[in-house]
Amino acid sequence: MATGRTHRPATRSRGIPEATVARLPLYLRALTALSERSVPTVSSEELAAAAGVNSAKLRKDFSYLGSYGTRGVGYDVEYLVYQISRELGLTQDWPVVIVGIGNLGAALANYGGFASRGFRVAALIDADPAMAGKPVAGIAVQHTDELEQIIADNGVSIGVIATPAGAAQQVCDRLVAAGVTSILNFAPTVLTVPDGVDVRKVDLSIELQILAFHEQRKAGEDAAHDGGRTAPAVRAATVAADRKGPDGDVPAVMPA
Ligand SMILES: NC(=O)c1ccc[n+]([C@@H]2O[C@H](COP(=O)([O-])OP(=O)(O)OC[C@H]3O[C@@H](n4cnc5c(N)ncnc54)[C@H](O)[C@@H]3O)[C@@H](O)[C@H]2O)c1
Repeated sequence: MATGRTHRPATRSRGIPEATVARLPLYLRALTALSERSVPTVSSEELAAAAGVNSAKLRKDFSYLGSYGTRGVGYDVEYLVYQISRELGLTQDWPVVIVGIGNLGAALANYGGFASRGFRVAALIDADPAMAGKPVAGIAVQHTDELEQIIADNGVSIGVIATPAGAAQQVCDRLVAAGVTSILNFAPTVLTVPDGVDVRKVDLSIELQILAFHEQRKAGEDAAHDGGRTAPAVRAATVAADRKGPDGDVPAVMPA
């Protein structure tokens, strides 16, 4: 996983390591899929495979939750969904604001996955006066003049920044001053925030660059070994193993 400045200690107050916290959403996604298929129980091996995590690591992670499963039966899917959701704070409503309603901001606003995971889009904010009042995903865009009032009125603690890079720090400063303590930053710039504010950065172009690196290496290996006759399964396994970070997953979201 990419390292960066983090504003949290490596271990949360309740004793759950950050690396475990980072894997909980992976388990939850896999468990939710099982739940939707009405699968009642799952073994650690099955769940680990579905989440793309090593099964010993999964058992260790779940021990932090006080969940040990039942020998020969496995883990209760519904109960684990509840436990992980509770641990991640997803059993409560988290109003979020999206700032910068251009191509990306509008796409994010239209993404149904936020609301279904407890992240209600409370407001869409843009600096362009021509955008004010225009509906995007059924919500009227509001002007940045109203940013502070919107945060206060909706009790927003999570802000999503989808502005051009040059505007991101200023938007971030305003969000933080207004009381936002968690920021998801899509703008390609490093944000400076005070202690106590968490920033997560999403950059798809970095993910593509990492894939390009592996593509280049695969091509180099083919040429060096046998002119491309390497067994594909062996090669895929090698690349997959190389790609996995120490946590056994390949995160698309990085610390700021
Ligand atoms: N992280 C990723 O993977 C990823 C992918 C695509 C785009 N991006 C980044 O997301 C950002 C948005 O991209 P886009 O294609 O939607 O751009 P865009 O130009 O379509 O939209 C930007 C919007 O931000 C608004 N804006 C500008 N300054 C503002 C301010 N100070 N406060 C509030 N709103 C402001 C503009 O009016 C505009 O509506 C860019 O920084 C881009 O590089 C990141």
